[in-house]
Amino acid sequence: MGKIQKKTGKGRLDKYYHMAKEQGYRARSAFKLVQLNKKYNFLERAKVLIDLCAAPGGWLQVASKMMPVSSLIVGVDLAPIKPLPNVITYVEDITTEKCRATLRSTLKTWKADVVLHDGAPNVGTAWVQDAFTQSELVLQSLKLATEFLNKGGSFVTKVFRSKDYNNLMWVFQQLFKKVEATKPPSSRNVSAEIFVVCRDFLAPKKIDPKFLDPKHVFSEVDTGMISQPMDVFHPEKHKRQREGYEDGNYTLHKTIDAWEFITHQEPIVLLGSINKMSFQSEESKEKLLKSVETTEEIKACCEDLKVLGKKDFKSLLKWRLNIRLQVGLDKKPEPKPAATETVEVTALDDIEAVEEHAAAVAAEESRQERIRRRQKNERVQKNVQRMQLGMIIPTDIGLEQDGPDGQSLFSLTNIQKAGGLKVVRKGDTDIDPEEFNAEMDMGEDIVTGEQDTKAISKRKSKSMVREDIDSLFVTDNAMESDHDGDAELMEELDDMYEQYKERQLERDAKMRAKAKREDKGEWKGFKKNGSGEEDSESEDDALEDDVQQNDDTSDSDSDSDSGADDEDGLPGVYNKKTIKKSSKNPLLVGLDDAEQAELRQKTESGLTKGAKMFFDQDMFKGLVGEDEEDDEDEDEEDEENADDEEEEEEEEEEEEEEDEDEEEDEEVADDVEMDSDEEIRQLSKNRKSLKRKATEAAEGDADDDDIEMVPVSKEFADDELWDGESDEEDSRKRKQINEYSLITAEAMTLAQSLVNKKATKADLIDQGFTKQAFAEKDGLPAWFLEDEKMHNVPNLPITKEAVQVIKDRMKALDARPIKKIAEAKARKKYKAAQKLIKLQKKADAINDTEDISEKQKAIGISKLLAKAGAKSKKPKKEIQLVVAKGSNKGNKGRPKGVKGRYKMVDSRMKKELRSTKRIAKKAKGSNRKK
Ligand SMILES: C[S@@+](CC[C@H](N)C(=O)[O-])C[C@H]1O[C@@H](n2cnc3c(N)ncnc32)[C@H](O)[C@@H]1O
Repeated sequence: MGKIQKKTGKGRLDKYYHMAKEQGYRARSAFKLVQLNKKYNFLERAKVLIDLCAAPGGWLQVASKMMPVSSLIVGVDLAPIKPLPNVITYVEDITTEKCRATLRSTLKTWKADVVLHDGAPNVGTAWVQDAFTQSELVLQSLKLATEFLNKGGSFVTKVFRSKDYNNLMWVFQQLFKKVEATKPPSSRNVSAEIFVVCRDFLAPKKIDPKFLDPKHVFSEVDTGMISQPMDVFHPEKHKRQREGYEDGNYTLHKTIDAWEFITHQEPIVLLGSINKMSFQSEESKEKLLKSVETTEEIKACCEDLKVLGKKDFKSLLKWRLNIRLQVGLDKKPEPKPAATETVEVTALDDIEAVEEHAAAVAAEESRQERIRRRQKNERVQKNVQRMQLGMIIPTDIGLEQDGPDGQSLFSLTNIQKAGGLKVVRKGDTDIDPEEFNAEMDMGEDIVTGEQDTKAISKRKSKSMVREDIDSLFVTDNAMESDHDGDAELMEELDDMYEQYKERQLERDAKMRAKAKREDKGEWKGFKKNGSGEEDSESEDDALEDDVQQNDDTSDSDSDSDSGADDEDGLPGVYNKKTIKKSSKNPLLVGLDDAEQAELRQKTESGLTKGAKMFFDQDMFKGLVGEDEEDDEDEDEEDEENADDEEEEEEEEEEEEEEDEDEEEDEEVADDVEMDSDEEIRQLSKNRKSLKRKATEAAEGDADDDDIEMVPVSKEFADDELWDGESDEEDSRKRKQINEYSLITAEAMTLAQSLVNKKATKADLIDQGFTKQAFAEKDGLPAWFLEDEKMHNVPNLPITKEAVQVIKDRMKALDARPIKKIAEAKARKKYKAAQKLIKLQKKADAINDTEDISEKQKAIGISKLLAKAGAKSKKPKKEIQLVVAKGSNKGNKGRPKGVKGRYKMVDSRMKKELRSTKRIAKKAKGSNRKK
């Protein structure tokens, strides 16, 4: 069991299997312990636990999760158990003395509070030697429990419902105060296993060895009776490795003569209990091997019955029936007068003939009815299963499940009682099928859980259409024999086949539901009042429903109009009758007057709620409203000015920098104006027209849908429609458009085509709707969106002219001095002007002095000018260049013998200076010579 087995059996991959996978349990059986502990709480208080037959470790996982942190948990199994935190595991056979000794050495003087046993005999490699049965294993584990358990401790064991069961229970009761047998919900109903929880160990000083001796406890078992034959049509039981061989089945390999099978009255039971059929007897050789019915395939099937599938068993049973007919064990049935076929009518008079015909028609009708009912049942069953798993949304049910009568098969209107509604909403797996059926008022069987499958299918199979099943089994006349035994056999086969089909159906439904859930995201259940945050699909439906409701209440004429549609019974359309009926239904809550009024209420934006809902659709996202450009440009200018002033202050302090600026051009180039005003206007127009279109569309639709619309008010315009991005993002974009929109050749091409009337606004808007325009971005990873932004952009056309314009603009930009230089120059000009004004004033003052002569005035003013000029031509303080070599190399302080301003330079600099001077001198000399 410790080995990993492929989960291929029918119904293996059930709810608990998936839950175990989800929750990281190694085996679905973990849930059995979870459920047992939930009922009896033996783990929470335990400090020491021994798990006998613990592989792969599901129970150990549960124990370490539930028990106090520093507990001692020991697991033993024949198969190795992958290490688990805080768990000690051993590979031992629990029936051996070595195992006992190992446990003793691990526990030392300690005693266990809980001993668990979930053992099933291994039928792996050494199955022939495997002499221990399940019951013996239980007794063995009990033996260990009695040795290691504390007084008052608990022993939890799995037993099988066999004739040993009562004996085991009796033994348990002798050793424990409380003994209870229970079957946790996670234990399959088809499995004969049951769990016995023995609490309050009495810890008697001396235990009668007979209590723990299998020979005494199971004294009757040795009869070798096969208590539970294998059910060949039952997939769970077919997996014998899992549950172990049936108790009492010591003869693990059994061969019978094929003739025995032919003559046996319970062929299915027989097939389940044997391994092989031989053809040794005289009868077999004479009657079977010589018969044409005994094909090679049949012989091969007889070789090893344990490997056969359902189809093979069916062919074996068919072969048996045919042989029985051949050898005269069964009689060929007299052909029944078929109702629809030509019958001897000579003896019938006219009335009889009519009656006969009527009966035939009635039979045919009832057959059709049965087929319909079966299909209906299957669909209901599928839905209930999906519902139980919480994988279905109400709208799905409404839309998909239209029955043949046009009425929604799983219409919620069928749930007339609040109780039924509760049950459905709960989606509980513990749902009682009977109760649920009653609530559903479907009048038919609904299989709601694995537990009920068998019982219900049995009932159901009675109403099944035999023809279908027969065609799957044997269509031969021989099989239609009304021979009592055969009829029973067929009935049994029918039942089994039905069970099989249901299980398959259930599994398929689960898989489909799972796939659907993965697609959609999980359904969160029914919403109160049908409102709230349903997913978009259901919201749409709700809306549809609402509109329909509005129609109902507000427009009586439309009722009669749409009545025709209703009678058509179109699938997926809510018909009026259904809606009216639904008013009594707790699930289908209609809009009351208050809600309708609320829908009509105007929102702040001036739209009604209905209209607002309409505008909330994706198609209106990204639409820009009226262009109410903020004064960002101005703000920006202000900002820049402020910055400039700051800079100015700083730079005024740096007189030397100003001097350098003198060498720069005097002219300050004007800023190249971005021709963006026109573009903004254009954009604004575009947005207006888009908005107008949207509003018109909305109004048009509103007329159609009877949604009250009001014209879009001015205030509404931008805020309501521009809902794609945040305000910040929005303003950033607008700023970008203002500043840079016409710097690309594409933008220029667009602008030119507009200006030159080569394209209209409408053309541009149309071109704007590319495949990228409505690309859904939700849920996409950021890196992908980045990538898309860079590479998946539409290729806009460009013209040569546009490219030229952009190039010219770039050249102009290049020619422009940089901002700082321009500013410094401007400052210089300003300062010079200020100086001039000051001088002017001083000169005026001299001029206005009356006491002095004109000559003196002139001398005074010229002195003033000379002073001002001398001040501006103040010689620069010389900076001494000190070469960083010799003693000055690496010197960080003032070099020795240097006074005043100095600058450390590289020796090369001085050389270069000298050479420049030399060159200049040479040039002077040569000029003089000329
Ligand atoms: C149903 S599994 C136990 C599953 C386990 N409770 C869990 O939750 O993972 C039964 C185990 O009993 C073990 N087993 C059978 N006979 C055994 C024996 N004589 N000694 C020890 N383990 C045995 C098998 O190896 C098998 O792993």
